[in-house]
Amino acid sequence: MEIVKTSLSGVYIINNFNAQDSRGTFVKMFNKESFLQENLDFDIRESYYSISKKNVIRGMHFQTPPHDHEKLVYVPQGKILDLIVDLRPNSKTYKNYISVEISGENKKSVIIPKGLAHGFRSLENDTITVYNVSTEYNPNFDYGISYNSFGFNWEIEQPILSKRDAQFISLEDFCVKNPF
Ligand SMILES: Cc1cn([C@H]2C[C@H](O)[C@@H](COP(=O)(O)OP(=O)(O)O[C@H]3O[C@H](C)C(=O)[C@H](O)[C@H]3O)O2)c(=O)[nH]c1=O
Repeated sequence: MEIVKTSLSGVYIINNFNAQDSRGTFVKMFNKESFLQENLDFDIRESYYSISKKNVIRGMHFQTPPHDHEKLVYVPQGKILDLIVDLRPNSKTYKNYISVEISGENKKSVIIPKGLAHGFRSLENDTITVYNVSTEYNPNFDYGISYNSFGFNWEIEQPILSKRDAQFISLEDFCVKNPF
């Protein structure tokens, strides 16, 4: 497992151990000791997954304090363009974002600390995205910002969005009363 820093503090891309043989493929997605060696003290409180058609955009989601959480995200099947936006006012990269392709083929995952919004565009049908999170779901603290409000070009005219995701406020409007 190789844990690689990104330009957003606390966000890492993980090149996961994987092995192929005559039966198929084995991939390890989490190892506590490897994470601790990078000062990543990540404990899973919930895990869930979504299955997306091609050109779905989910996001940009986060939970606010005191129910904010870290996320470990990966894609056992299919491919996503994953986006992470820094919502931390005290961060040097406040309001910046990064994108990374995560797929069943590249077997990468991404670890996202508290205070960042997460979303993705699915690039293939039947894309499975797995989320492991460090606090439990609390609908009263589950928020989002609009996917097209932080300067990224998703290169798609009409993505498939949930009604909720389509109605999120902009990054700028969110930052007026930023709870992080
Ligand atoms: C997370 C969660 C959701 N729900 C309900 C709420 C909705 O009625 C339904 C689907 O939830 P949502 O539309 O938030 O799912 P996604 O849009 O796929 O959100 C996911 O994808 C984006 C990119 C993320 O980063 C979120 O963390 C992750 O939850 O399940 C629950 O009942 N329990 C839960 O723990």
